[in-house]
Amino acid sequence: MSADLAHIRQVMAEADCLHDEAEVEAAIRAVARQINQQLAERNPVVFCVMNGGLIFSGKLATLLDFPLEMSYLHASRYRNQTSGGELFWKAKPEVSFIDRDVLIIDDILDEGHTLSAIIDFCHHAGAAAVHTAVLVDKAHQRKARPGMKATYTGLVCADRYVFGYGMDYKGYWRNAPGIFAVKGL
Ligand SMILES: O=P(O)(O)OC[C@H]1O[C@H](OP(=O)(O)OP(=O)(O)O)[C@H](O)[C@@H]1O
Ligand code: HPA
Repeated sequence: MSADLAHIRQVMAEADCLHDEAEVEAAIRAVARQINQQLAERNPVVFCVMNGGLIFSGKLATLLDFPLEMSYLHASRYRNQTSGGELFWKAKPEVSFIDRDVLIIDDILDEGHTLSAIIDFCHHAGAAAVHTAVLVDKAHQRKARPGMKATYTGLVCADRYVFGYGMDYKGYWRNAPGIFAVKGL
């Protein structure tokens, strides 16, 4: 095993579980119930924000009980680091937004720069309304827009560097079955 992979395993071994699998799954079901109530008649086009949004999008999508068009976009600010930089578009959406309700699904609202830029992009691309769903909202006062919230939030987590359920630590552990905080971060 490479030294880096040993470190990655060590991070999991020492991590604090902030929200276990049962709690996260219940949060996803609660978000799905709200979306089913509020968006079923609006024919939203759904975008998964890669890579982090992958697991939440997949789990959420199967709980939505109306016909969905799904696609993805890929914007990254962290690029496998633990602090964010410039937003970098790796893949812009290809489906037309014009006069559509758009639902953006991502793993985490941290400082919110990523979601803000994506929301602005959707409005400029002609969306009729932009809805957002995040699995986790990190509790702190450093949001890009003060008081910023997603339309739908699964869980509020502590102001620590977290991984699991789509969120990575240095590119790893998106598959961790819970929301874990890195020891010391
Ligand atoms: O609220 P912010 O401070 O902008 O951070 C949140 C964003 O950061 C992560 O993406 P990242 O850039 O790490 O790319 P990834 O999804 O490929 O991990 C995460 O998936 C969100 O999209
Ligand atoms: O705490 C985090 N963990 C993983 N990815 C992230 N992207 C922004 N914040 C985080």
